[in-house]
Amino acid sequence: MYLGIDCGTQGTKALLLDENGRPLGRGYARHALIERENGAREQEPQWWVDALREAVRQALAQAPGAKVVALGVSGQQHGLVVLDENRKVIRPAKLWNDTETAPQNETLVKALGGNQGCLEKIGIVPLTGYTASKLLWMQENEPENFNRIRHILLPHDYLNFWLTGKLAAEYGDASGTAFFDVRQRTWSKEVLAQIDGGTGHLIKALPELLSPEEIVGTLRPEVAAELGLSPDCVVSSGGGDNMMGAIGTGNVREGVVTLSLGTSSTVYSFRKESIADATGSVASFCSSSGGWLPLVCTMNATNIVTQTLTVVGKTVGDLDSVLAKTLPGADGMTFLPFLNGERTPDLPRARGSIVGLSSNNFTSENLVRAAIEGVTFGVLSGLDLILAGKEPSVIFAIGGGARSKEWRQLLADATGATIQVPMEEEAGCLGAAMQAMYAFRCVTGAPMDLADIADRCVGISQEERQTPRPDLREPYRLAMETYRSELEELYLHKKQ
Ligand SMILES: Nc1ncnc2c1ncn2[C@@H]1O[C@H](COP(=O)(O)OP(=O)(O)O)[C@@H](O)[C@H]1O
Ligand SMILES: O=C(CO)[C@@H](O)[C@H](O)COP(=O)(O)O
Repeated sequence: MYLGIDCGTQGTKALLLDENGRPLGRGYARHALIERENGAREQEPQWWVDALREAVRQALAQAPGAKVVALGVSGQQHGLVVLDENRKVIRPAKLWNDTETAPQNETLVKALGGNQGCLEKIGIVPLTGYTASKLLWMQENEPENFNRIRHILLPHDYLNFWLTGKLAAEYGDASGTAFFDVRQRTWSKEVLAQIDGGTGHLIKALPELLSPEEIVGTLRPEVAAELGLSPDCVVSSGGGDNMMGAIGTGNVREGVVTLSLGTSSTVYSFRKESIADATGSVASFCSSSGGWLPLVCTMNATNIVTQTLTVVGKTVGDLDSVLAKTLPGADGMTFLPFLNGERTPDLPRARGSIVGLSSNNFTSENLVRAAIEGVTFGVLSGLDLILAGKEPSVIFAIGGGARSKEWRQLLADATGATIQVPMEEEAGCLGAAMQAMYAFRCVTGAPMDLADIADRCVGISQEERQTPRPDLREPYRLAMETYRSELEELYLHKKQ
């Protein structure tokens, strides 16, 4: 059996899987989040470990006697975990949605020769939220902590370290650091030298890079005993949560599109070759299955929807009925949901706006619909970029928001595509378990192609399939047009 673990922003999930991709047990534990008005978003890595323990305990309790031969870890991308000479965490991890480091990101991009210079040096344009600016922020704001850095890890690398005692990284998650050349798949000495002044301090702190068929190691005996697993259990390289979501939706071949509605919203589609986007909106990340995973991410997604529901005294359980009884365009109300800045478009210092209020449309229901539409229109702009304007016929929707039938219907109506969800809704966990299966088979001499593993393990739910209603395409096109013109007027125009 295989175990997939997914450390998201709001919590950690675990999924126990058999050889044929059937789920046998699952678990979940929430994380706290440190949020400050200056844009800081942080978590203690220890919280992820505690949540992993609990989620795995719950999953294993549902299948007593399960023999887990391999596990894989999926983690929120970009977070910075720094360890000292005793391999102890130095400070809380700054996360993917931390916008406090916007000035440091601007400094770095400028020093590297602007967007074009960055593309030439590392094949990607760093955006606020990527890991590099967090290191520069530490160097400028916490020099003592910065000098103590001996090891640099991403969230899933840290969990792998806790599990195995080994320091390692892999290409998919590393490609979101902005100190990694996404074409050559190597750490970038040039970017690191911009941060440490060329002392070599940071490059020495970076671990070895693994490819998907390699493993980090096996479980530390004390961790194995605590989790109720065998110390021979193999830990695969794992990856960023989007890379694992890609594997878990069979997005390991060209032509598949996955849209995730989690704390962030993301859209991505596997490619055999890397792409270069000089605007930085499309990130040419490496996938964790070989190849690349061009991705667009917006920072404001289900958290905005949940907060709006709370403000009007409703819960997630009310979301479907609110969407069903309101109309596309929320009667003219437009919500630009940049509550903690935004990554796409690149507006890390922005704050949100609600426009078009009138005495007729100002209702709690329209407010909720406008929040959902604002989040959706943001990610659909990303979809246009990923597919270069081509229209998809089918989209895989995953993440907590994809549980909502009416939100999926909205996606279908607005895009003209069929929205399908995988039979296993925790696609990040599934992808991590599938990658564990792949790596285990590689190291035990029974290799199997990841695409074949996907054919075996990724099913499509027939009940939760939403087909587009053609008569609603035009109202959504108009609402999206209003959203984009407000965005231009209120944010992008002012930026120039
Ligand atoms: N039925 C639902 N409809 C809409 N949103 C939902 C539903 N169930 C959960 N969510 C939202 O999904 C979010 C969690 O999504 P998830 O993908 O687990 O996030 P993360 O991986 O970032 O921790 C929460 O904000 C929650 O409100
Ligand atoms: O920064 C990105 C993608 O580049 C985010 O997608 C994070 O990886 C967080 O994921 P969720 O917690 O929303 O799953």
